[in-house]
Amino acid sequence: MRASQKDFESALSQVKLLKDPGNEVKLKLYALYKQATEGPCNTPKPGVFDLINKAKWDAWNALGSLPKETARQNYVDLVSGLSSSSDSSSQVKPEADRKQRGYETLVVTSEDSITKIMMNRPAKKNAITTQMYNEIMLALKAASKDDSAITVLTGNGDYYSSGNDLSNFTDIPPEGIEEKAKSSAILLRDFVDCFIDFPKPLIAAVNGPAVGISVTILGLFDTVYASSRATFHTPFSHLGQSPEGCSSYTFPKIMGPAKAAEMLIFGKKLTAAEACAQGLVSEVFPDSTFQKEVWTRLKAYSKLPPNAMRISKQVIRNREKEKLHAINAEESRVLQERWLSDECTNAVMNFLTRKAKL
Ligand SMILES: CCCCCC/C=C/C(=O)SCCNC(=O)CCNC(=O)[C@H](O)C(C)(C)COP(=O)(O)OP(=O)(O)OC[C@H]1O[C@@H](n2cnc3c(N)ncnc32)[C@H](O)[C@@H]1OP(=O)(O)O
Repeated sequence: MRASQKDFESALSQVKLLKDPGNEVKLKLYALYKQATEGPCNTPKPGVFDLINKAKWDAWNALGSLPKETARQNYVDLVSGLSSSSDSSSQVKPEADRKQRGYETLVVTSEDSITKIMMNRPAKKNAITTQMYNEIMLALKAASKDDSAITVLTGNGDYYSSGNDLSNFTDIPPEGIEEKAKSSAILLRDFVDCFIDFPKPLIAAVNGPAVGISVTILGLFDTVYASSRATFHTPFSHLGQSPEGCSSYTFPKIMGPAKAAEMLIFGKKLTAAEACAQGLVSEVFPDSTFQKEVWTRLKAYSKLPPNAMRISKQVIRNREKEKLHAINAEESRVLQERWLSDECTNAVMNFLTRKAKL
């Protein structure tokens, strides 16, 4: 439901009656107000010593191109959450306060300095549609600018993700299949670039089986936690395809060329314990306590000084960035050709006509 101008005005009056919500919330309110009334940040950045105005400018600018209506809605939700929490002694923030709207294939929440991006197509095993690729890119861009310290990608339901949604290949434009392969290669490249460039600690909470591109990009994460139920499967040869997500470089580096070849060429499926032994996964937690243990750990990490974490990540990753971008471009170029091959077309058709599963 969209907030009307009347709801917004009533929230503006209500906010004056609230007890001081603290600087962080005041900044959020300021930024949402500016975005709702003036649109994206349109003033020059204040000087480095103008601390208060710079903090306000940063908060507004971090909202990027968030539409005015969404900002208005978020403002109303935030004020309503603040009113109800000052009415009751409950410390639990209402769901509407935490949830970021505007995504159809994801649930994105920010709380305790953690932005959580949850893939949300559980009935389809979180297969990644074109829309989901685009939404994940948007969510990562927003998370890179928000006030969270760390960002987590996870899946809703029993799967982490079954990888590329194979029906992406059925949506052929009038220009033909070559054009489809070309636009898919551009999308793939842009998607992987977002992970290469992500500036904050990025954690994968792999809640269940992971397939294809959801596995290959793990080499670009800073930490990977897995449920004991998770498996890691990159069946590219079975699908007439070839590795992406920079895995042709990160996997041999992480696990050695022989183990990487078993996964990337022969499609060997790893258990969580095997993936951990080979360095792809940082730690495995029993499935029954996975959520509790992972989120307790992440809440503790999110309290560390954010700038120090960001800078440590830069020191660890920056010298590889250029190389990773070149590898991503090359893998995308090779895949563009693979997608036009009979091997690939037959494999996709077999899945879509229910003749084959992995
Ligand atoms: C822009 C393009 C960039 C491309 C980048 C390159 C990326 C490459 C890859 O990611 S390769 C990996 C592709 N993934 C697969 O090949 C997995 C295919 N899925 C399966 O084999 C199985 O569904 C399974 C093993 C993941 C799960 O099997 P099961 O537990 O028996 O469940 P269902 O098969 O009944 O699945 C439920 C429901 O989800 C649909 N679905 C699952 N995965 C995908 C998928 N990857 N693409 C499309 N649809 C998927 C499945 O069809 C069922 O749908 P239904 O209920 O029948 O409508």
